[in-house]
This record gives sequence, structure tokens and C-alpha cells, in this order.
Amino acid sequence: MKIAVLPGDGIGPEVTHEALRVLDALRLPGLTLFEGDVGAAGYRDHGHPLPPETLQMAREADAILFGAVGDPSCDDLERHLRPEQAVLGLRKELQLFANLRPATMFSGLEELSGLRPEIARQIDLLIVRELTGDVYFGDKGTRTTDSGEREGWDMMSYSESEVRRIAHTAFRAAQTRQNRLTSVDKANVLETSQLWRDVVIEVAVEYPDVALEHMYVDNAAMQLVKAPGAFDVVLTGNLFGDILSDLASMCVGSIGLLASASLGDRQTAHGTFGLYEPIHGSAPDIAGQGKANPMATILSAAMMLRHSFGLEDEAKRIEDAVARALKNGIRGGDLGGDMGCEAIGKAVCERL
Ligand SMILES: NC(=O)c1ccc[n+]([C@@H]2O[C@H](COP(=O)([O-])OP(=O)(O)OC[C@H]3O[C@@H](n4cnc5c(N)ncnc54)[C@H](O)[C@@H]3O)[C@@H](O)[C@H]2O)c1
Ligand SMILES: CC(C)[C@H](C(=O)O)[C@@H](O)C(=O)O
Ligand SMILES: [Mg+2]
Repeated sequence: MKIAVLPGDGIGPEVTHEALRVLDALRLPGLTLFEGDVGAAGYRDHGHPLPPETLQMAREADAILFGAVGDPSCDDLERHLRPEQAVLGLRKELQLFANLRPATMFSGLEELSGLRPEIARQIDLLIVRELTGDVYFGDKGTRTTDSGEREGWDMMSYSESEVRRIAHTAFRAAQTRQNRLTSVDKANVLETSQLWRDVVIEVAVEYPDVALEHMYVDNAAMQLVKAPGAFDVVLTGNLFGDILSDLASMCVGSIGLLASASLGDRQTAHGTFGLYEPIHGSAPDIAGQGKANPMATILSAAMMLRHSFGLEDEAKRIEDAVARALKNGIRGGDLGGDMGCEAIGKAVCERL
């Protein structure tokens, strides 16, 4: 079981360290870790946010454990040299088109969610976000027009095959859950979304046991706050999924709790090759202070054991340990507590 560990920038190395502490505590036989530079760290030491040697390491691994990238000191660099290009490059190069972002309410956090506790208690949803298409990867650029005005553009597009494969992922996920799928788009305005909707309806024919509904993204944002318990699986595109997952994180209490798996078609000996990362970023405002909540990254490591290594029992053990830690009042600053990153990592280990 080869894991490429890419801690990245800001709080990335801090939270990754705690996820590795938890993996270490499980004493899994046959685990080999390789560490690589990405993001600003990659740019500083190798001249590129995704150095070729890091990409090669990622390709040769069975799974990637990713911290976060992003550094304000890189804001003036050309776009292809900015830290964020590392994670976009990995997703595209490795064809990790299916991004799973579960949001589940943890017992004890109902009062912290910002929603009414009786509403927050019902949250148990999975966002299935398309990850290698959309406006993220279309033609883009800036120019000065003939009239001397600056102009920027990002082309939004989806091909039928891109929508079809992520739709299958979402329908199959719904079959393992409550058999309900909400496809989120902006079909009242966007051509891309009209195609999205048509293809999802076609794919639905193969899943008669799954109840499909369609929702516009603006309404979906509102419904996630009003009645999040109504969602089971949410299928959406790259940009909408990015925004809705940050929103969902605050419904369960903090962005420091939401994990993710990014999967493609490549199989490993015991599962699917994937990249695992918290949904949050490098949090420059708290970086280097030991204040980050590592739970999202710890839960991402659990997803890695489940999806890439077929270790369901061990994944459940980690998830249970995090749930019990939260129930016992283990809280970082993001949840109104005062425990630091390392103390939270150790508290989870004690409960394994
Ligand atoms: N996958 C990634 O690597 C990824 C994801 C999102 C943002 N980014 C990058 O990260 C940088 C900062 O972006 P941002 O500020 O918009 O988003 P962010 O997610 O880094 O931070 C948003 C807010 O949430 C807080 N926060 C985030 N994670 C936390 C944690 N684990 N514990 C406690 N608090 C936490 C931060 O302190 C900040 O106040 C940018 O360069 C952005 O592009 C990277
Ligand atoms: C850093 C950025 C490119 C990334 C995204 O937009 O996908 C992040 O926000 C995420 O949610 O993983
Ligand atoms: Mg995001």
C-alpha cells in the first residue's frame, strides 16, 4: 500500500501530520509512505507548484494523501505557477473526475451548526462533485479589447461523456444510501446545465430504484440551510460543487470537519486509486499557529482506507474515534474550543 503524502502549504503540513499520526496508531502492515513537495513549497524548491517528480510519485502510488495548497505570497505569480495549480493539475492529470464530499452531523455539534439543532441533526448527505471539467478547465484568458478595455474569460462546458460518468457515480452512491439523488444545475440559464440535465435523465433509466429530482443551484444553496435533511446524494458540477460543499460544511459546524475523496477509474489491488484531502484550504490566517482542526484530514485518511485499500473496518474505526472525540467535547477553535491541532490528533488516537 503505497501512499504519496503531499502536505503542501499553510496548515496543510499541520493537519497532514495528525492524519499520519492516526494511520500510524492503526499499525497497518504493508503501508509505505513517500513525501513530495506541492504548492508554494513545490514552487520554491523546484520552480513549479506540481514538480514532475511529485507527479511521478503520485502516479506510482495507490493513493495520495493531500493537505492543502495556497500561499498569499504567490498571488502575483503567473497563473500556471500559483500553488492551487498543483491540486488542479493532479486532479486532471490523474483523471480524478469524481469528488465525494460527505457531510454528516456529529452528535454534540448540533448547537454549533448555525442551523436550528432539530434541523442540523438531520444532515447526512453526500455531495458528488464533477472534478475535471466545467469552467475550471475550459479555455480561459485575459486580453485587452480593441477599445482598450481589459477582459477576462473562462469557458464553461461539459461533454455528454463527462456528465454520464459522474452521473453513474452518483446513482451508484445513492443505491448504497437512501436511494435519493438531487441533481443540481442552472438549467434555466446555462446551455451546459441543460445538457447536464438531459444526460442525467437518460442515465436515470438504468437506476429505477433511485428517486431523481432536479434543483437549480441558487435554490439548492437555500434548501441546504433550510432543510438539509431532505438531501441524500447531491450531484453537481465542478464550480457549484465547490461552493455548495463549503456551505454544507458550516451546516455541520465547521469546514475543519469535511473530508473528500477524488476518484477515477484506475483500480488498485484492493480498491480505486484516489486523492484524499480536506475540503478546506491552507488557511493562511491561522497557519503556523497549531490552531487548525485536523479532523477533516483524519477523516480523509479514513476515506482513503475505505476506497483505495478496501479497509472498511479500519476506516470505520477512525470515523468512530472522531465522532467520540467530538461527543466528548474535543473542540478546536473552529468549533468554539481551545484545543490545538496536535492535541486533537492525539485525542482521536486515544479513542481508536
Ligand atoms: N484543496 C486545496 O488545497 C484548497 C482548498 C481551498 C482553498 N485553497 C487555497 O487556500 C488558500 C486560503 O483560502 P481561503 O481562505 O479562501 O479558504 P480556507 O479554507 O483556507 O480558509 C477559510 C477559513 O476557514 C478557516 N479554516 C479552514 N480550515 C480550517 C481548519 N482545518 N481548522 C480551523 N479553521 C479552518 C480558515 O482559518 C479561514 O478563516 C487560498 O490560496 C485558496 O486558493 C486550497
Ligand atoms: C483550491 C481550489 C482550486 C479548490 C477548488 O476550487 O476545487 C478548492 O477550493 C477545493 O474545494 O478543493
Ligand atoms: Mg473549495
